[in-house]
Amino acid sequence: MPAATVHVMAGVITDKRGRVLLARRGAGRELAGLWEFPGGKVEAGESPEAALARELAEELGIEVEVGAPVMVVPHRTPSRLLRLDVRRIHSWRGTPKGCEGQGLAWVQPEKLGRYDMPAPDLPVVAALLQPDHCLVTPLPVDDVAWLAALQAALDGGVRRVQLRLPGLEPARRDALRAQALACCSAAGAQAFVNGDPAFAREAGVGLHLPSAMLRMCRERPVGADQPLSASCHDEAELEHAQALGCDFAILGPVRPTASHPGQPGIGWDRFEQLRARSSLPLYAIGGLAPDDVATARGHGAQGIAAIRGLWPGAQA
Ligand SMILES: Nc1nc2c([nH]c(=O)n2[C@H]2C[C@H](O)[C@@H](COP(=O)(O)OP(=O)(O)OP(=O)(O)O)O2)c(=O)[nH]1
Ligand SMILES: [Mg+2]
Repeated sequence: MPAATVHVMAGVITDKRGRVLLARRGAGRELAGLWEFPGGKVEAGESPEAALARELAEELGIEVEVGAPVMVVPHRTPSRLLRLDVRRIHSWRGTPKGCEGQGLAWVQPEKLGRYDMPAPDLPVVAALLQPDHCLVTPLPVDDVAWLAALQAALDGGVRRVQLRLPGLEPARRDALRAQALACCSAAGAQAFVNGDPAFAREAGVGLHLPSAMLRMCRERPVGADQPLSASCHDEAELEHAQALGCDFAILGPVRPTASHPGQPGIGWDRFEQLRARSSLPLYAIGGLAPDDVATARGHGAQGIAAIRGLWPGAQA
């Protein structure tokens, strides 16, 4: 790692009721007053797991067994690159106390958004609460088969769906869209219509902005209660998506894809560079499938977005 990289380990500690422990950074420290997942910097020669166990013993007075990775968030500031490496805490002994005088709070997961946290924590909170798959629909050949495949994807657990139906004759598109929205709603999945703000406003559903449309938007094109997402390819688009109040962005293509022949992938290194300059939740897209979720999380992604990779019966 370059000299200006700081590796920070942080733990997601949950109690029997599923509440998450946050600690408040004390006065006089950097980011004072903000709430964080307890943890701290890895010291020279220390393994990440040992560092996390040491930090939690020092800061909370508990003895922990470090569990599964949640995600790694690279975050660039003018002076350094932070790598916030978040793990679940599998089990712990003792009663957490603010050993350094810091305030502690046990927080219901759905209330985490009410706590003011450092920018790199925002994607982590999203990763704890929101789906790690986002299906983007392929163009239908046969409408009945397409609806059956959508239903199968929902039955398989997909909870975010971007309805992308470019070039369909309007009457056919409207009928298919209405049925697809009904299926998503019945399954409790969040649906986003691609590139049709007027329809999204009228139907009260989510809107996905293709990057060309994102660049044209000067203000949030749907109400604050309607989900909004955008496709992004560079830093300027990510900044704009964040300024508009997008709930998340889809970034890629990470690998070359069948749906965009001839377009090279940006790769995970470039994905991380862009991730490090934004605090939006980001789905990685481009030649990815459910097997890639852990890798994506390791590069700071919320998870994967895919057409073929999430479409039942498609060749991944
Ligand atoms: N522990 C923790 N640190 C975070 C989070 N989010 C975030 O941006 N950070 C930043 C704040 C700090 O710049 C850095 C962690 O350093 P720290 O000051 O807690 O380090 P430490 O516990 O080893 O304490 P110190 O001895 O360096 O004072 O990471 C988070 O959720 N948890
Ligand atoms: Mg600390």
